Amino acid sequence: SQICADNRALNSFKGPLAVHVQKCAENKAPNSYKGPLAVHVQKLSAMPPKNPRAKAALKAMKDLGISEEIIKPVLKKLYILYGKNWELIEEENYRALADAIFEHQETEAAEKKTKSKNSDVCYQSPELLCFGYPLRMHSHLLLPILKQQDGELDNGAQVPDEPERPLKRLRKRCENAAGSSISNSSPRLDETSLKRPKVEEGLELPEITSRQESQEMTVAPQSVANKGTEAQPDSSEPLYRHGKQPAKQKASTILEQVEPSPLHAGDHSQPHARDYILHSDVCHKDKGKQPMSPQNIPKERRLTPDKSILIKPKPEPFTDDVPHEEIPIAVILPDQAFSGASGEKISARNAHAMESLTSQSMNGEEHSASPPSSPSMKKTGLELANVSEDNATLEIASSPSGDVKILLSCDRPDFHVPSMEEVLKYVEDKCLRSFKIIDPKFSLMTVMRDVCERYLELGTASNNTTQGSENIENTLDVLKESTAQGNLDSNSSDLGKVCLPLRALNGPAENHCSIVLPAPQIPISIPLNAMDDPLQADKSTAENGCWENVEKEEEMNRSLVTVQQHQLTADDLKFIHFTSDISNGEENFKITVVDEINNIIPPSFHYIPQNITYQNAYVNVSLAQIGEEDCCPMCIGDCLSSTSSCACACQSVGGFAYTMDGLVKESFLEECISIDRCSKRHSYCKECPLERSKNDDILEPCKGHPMRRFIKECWRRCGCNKQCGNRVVQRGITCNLQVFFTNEGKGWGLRTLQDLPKGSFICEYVGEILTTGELYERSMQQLGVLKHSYSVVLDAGWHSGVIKGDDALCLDATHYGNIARFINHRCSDANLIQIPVEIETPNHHYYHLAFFTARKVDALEELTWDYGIDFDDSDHHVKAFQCKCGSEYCRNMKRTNQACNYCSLIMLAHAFPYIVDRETPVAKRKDKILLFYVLTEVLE
Ligand SMILES: C[S@@+](CC[C@H](N)C(=O)[O-])C[C@H]1O[C@@H](n2cnc3c(N)ncnc32)[C@H](O)[C@@H]1O
Repeated sequence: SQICADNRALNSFKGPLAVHVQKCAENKAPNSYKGPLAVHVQKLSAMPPKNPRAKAALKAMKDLGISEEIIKPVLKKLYILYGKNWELIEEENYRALADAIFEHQETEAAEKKTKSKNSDVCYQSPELLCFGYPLRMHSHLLLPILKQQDGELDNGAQVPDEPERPLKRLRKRCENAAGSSISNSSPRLDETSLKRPKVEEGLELPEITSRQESQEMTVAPQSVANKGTEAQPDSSEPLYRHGKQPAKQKASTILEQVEPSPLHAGDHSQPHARDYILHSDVCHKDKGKQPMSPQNIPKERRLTPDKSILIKPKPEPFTDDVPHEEIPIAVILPDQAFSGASGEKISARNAHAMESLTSQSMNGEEHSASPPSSPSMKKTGLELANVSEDNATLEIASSPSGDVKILLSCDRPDFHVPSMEEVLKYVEDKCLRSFKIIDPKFSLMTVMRDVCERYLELGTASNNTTQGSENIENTLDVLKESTAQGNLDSNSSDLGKVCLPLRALNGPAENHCSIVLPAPQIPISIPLNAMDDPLQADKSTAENGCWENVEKEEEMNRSLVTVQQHQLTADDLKFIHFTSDISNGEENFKITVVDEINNIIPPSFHYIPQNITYQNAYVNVSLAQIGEEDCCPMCIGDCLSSTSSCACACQSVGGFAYTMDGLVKESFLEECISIDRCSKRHSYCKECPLERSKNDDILEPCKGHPMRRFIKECWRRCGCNKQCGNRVVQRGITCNLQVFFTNEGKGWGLRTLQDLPKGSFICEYVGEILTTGELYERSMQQLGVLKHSYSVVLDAGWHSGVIKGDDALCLDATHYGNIARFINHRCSDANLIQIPVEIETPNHHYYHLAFFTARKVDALEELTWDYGIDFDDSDHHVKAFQCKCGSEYCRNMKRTNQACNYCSLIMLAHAFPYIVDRETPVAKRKDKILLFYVLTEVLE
C-alpha cells in the first residue's frame, strides 16, 4: 500500500498486491474476487483518510449533512480529476466537491430511472463492458481499484500533497506516444475500445483514463472549470460540461494521445482506468438531460465557468521516478547493435535512450491471459514476449519503430539486484553446459545481438523467408558461421577438427548440417572444491578460475559439447570429440567427459597420473633397495622376446604375465579372477592393520584379504628398454576412455570408446598414498560429507605378514586421483580385474593397483570392477552403498528393495530370508528369483 502510494501507479508496484489487483481486473469480476485484497480494499474504503486535507474535505461535506460514503468516492474521483491538486478542491469552501457530489447523486438517481435502457446498451456494446459486467454496475468497484492505483485517501495511504511525480513521467510518455498512436495490449480493450461510444447529444463526459490521470488532468480540471459553458476549442476543452453540448470527437483524440507507449502493454492499471472512462461515459450519458439539482448547496455555490481556475498543464520537467526495477537491465539499441561485426554496442542500462519505451513487469500467470500476439497488439505492431519463472519475469517488447526493450524483474521480497556481469556469466555457464554446440566465442551479449540482428533482418528485407525449419536453419547457420570463425581464430589448422552431425539438434532431417568443432586440445584441471556438488563445482570452478589455463583457453573450453543421450547412437559418438580432457594432458590419450543426462561436469578433483604420498606413508623408492634378484640388468631390448624368463618375469607367477601384445596372459588372468571371486582365497590377519588404524582397544577379527597374484614389471635397474613387453602399466593408458554420467544412479562412471580384448591394461588406480591410520582419520573427518568413496586399501601383500604397525597403505583418490576414481563397482562379474603390479619397489608393501579387462569389452561398455565389498560389513573401508550394479550376481540384492526391477520379489526375499540363504548360500540372485517367482505365485 505504501509503495502504491509512493509510486502512485499500480503498474509500478511489483508486489503481490499488484498481482491481486491485476487478478481482479483480469478475472473480470472484482466483485466476485474474495481474496485478501478484496477484503483489504473494502477495509480501506471504510477507513478514514489520514491525509489532513482529505479529512478536512470530508468534514466540510459532512457538515453539510452528506454522508461519508457518498463523499469519499466523489472526493476521490475529484481528486484524480483535479490532478491531485487540493487547492482546487478546497477552493470556495469545497465548492467543486459539493458540486461533484450533487452531480453524482443526480447521476445515480437518473441512472436508476434509465436502468433497463442502459443495461441493454451495456450488454450490447463490448466496449462498455467492464470486467465482463455492464460498466455502470461498477462504479463502486472501480473506486477501490483506483484507490489502489493511487494509494491515497484511505487507510493511511498517504495522499501526497505534491501531485507531480508520477504524472510527470506519464505525461512525458504521453507526449512520446502521441505520434505513434499505439494501442493498448489489453485483449478486451483493443483499438476499437478507444473509439468513444457514441454519446448522445448532451453532456460531454469526463474523460479519465489511466493516462489522463497521468496527464495531470491536463484536461479534466479545465473541464470542471468549464461546467456549464460552451466547449472550448483549445486545450482547455472541458471534460465536465453541463447543459446540452454537442458531442465532441475530441474525446477519442485525447484518448489516442494518451495511449500508452507500446511497452506499456503490461500496465496493470490500464484496464481499470480504461474501464473507468467507459463507465463514466455510460453513467453520465444522460447528464445533459438530467437537471443537476444540488440538494444542500445553493446553486450559486456551484462551479461557474471561471477561466481563473483553469489549470494548464505545467511544463514540468520529466523526472524518472519509476522504481529502480523498472529500469531495463539491458537495453539493446538496434541502430547501435547492428552497426558492425564487433557488435558489442549493446548499452546496458541505457534507460535514457529508451525513455519512450516503458514496460512493466508482469506476473507470468496474469500475462498469459494476454498473449503477445493478441489482436490489439497485432493491430498496432506491438510485440511482447514474456517469460516467467517463479516470481521473476523476462519481458521483451518491441515497437514498430524498431525499439526493443528487455526487462527483467522480480517481485520476490528477498530479491536483490544482482550485477549484470553475474547474470551474464551465470547464464553463459549454463548455456555452455546445456547446449550441444557452443560457439567458442559464445557470450550472452552475442545472443542478444543476434536477436537484434534477426529483428532487423526479419523486419526488413527477408521477412518472408522465416518459417519454421528455416528459422532453425538460420540459427544453425549463425552457429556454424560463428563456430567456424572461432576455429579460424583459435586454430588455423584443420587438424583435430571434427564434424558434428546436427541431427540431435531437433532439426528436421533436411536441415542437417555439420559444424566444425575444434578437437580436444586443451586440458582442464579441475579444482579441488565442491567435491560432491557438480553444479557448485561448475560455479566455483568458473569463479575461482581454478581450471588451469582457464584464462587462455577459455574459448576452447567453451566448445565443450554435451549431447542428449537419447539422441545418441554409437555412430554419433564416434564423431563427437570433446574439447575437455579430464586428465589435463597428463595421459597419453585425452580422456573426455560427457554427461548426456544432466549436462553437468564431474565434481572437481586434481588429476594426477601417478600416486603421490600424502604425508606419513612410507614408500621407499630407491635403486639401492632393488636387489639383483628383483631386476634384470643383463636384459637387452624387449625381455619378452628372450627365450628365457628374466628375473623380473620370474617374480610373476610362471614367467611373464604379459603377452607380446601387451595383454595379460589368459592363464594368469583367470587365476586372478578366481582369486577375486573366491572368498576362500583370502588371508586373515592376526592383527589386521585396518583394525589397528582405528586406534581403539576393541580390535575386531580380520575379515580377510584376497591373496592376489602380483605382476613384476621391469624397471630402471633393468637392462631392457622402455618398449620392453614387461613394461605395461608404467607406460600408462593406451586406450580411448571416457568419463560419463551413468543413468543407473551410480554417479559418474568410466567407459571405453573402443573394443578391448581380454587382458587389456586400462589404467591403474591413482591417488594419494595414505597410511591406513591417515585414511581412517580422514574418513572420520569427512563422515557424511562425501557422496562417494574413493579409497582402496593396498592389502594384496598383507598375507605375507610384512606389514608392520601403521605402515599399511591405502590410496585415496578423493582429492587427487586419475580416471580410475570413476570406475564403478559391479558384483562378481565386473569386466575389469585388479592386479597388483610391482614396478619400482620390489616388495608387496607398496604396489600399483592396475586394472585389466577380465573379458572382451565392447566400445561404450561401462568399465567396472568388483570392489570386494561385503555389503553386510558396515566397517568396510568403502562405505557400503546401495548397489546398483545390475549384475545378476549382485551381493547387495537382498538389501535392495528400491530401484530394482525385481523389487516385489525382493520384498518377498525379506519375508523369507531363511529360504534364500539355504537355497543359495553364495547368494546367486538367479536362484533367488526363481525361488521368489514360485513364492509370488503361491501368494497370489
Ligand atoms: C570410486 S567411486 C566411483 C565413481 C563415482 N560413481 C562418482 O560419481 O564419482 C565409488 C562410488 O561410486 C558409487 N558407486 C560405485 N559403484 C556403484 C554401484 N554399483 N551402485 C551404486 N553406487 C555405486 C558409490 O557411491 C561409491 O562410493
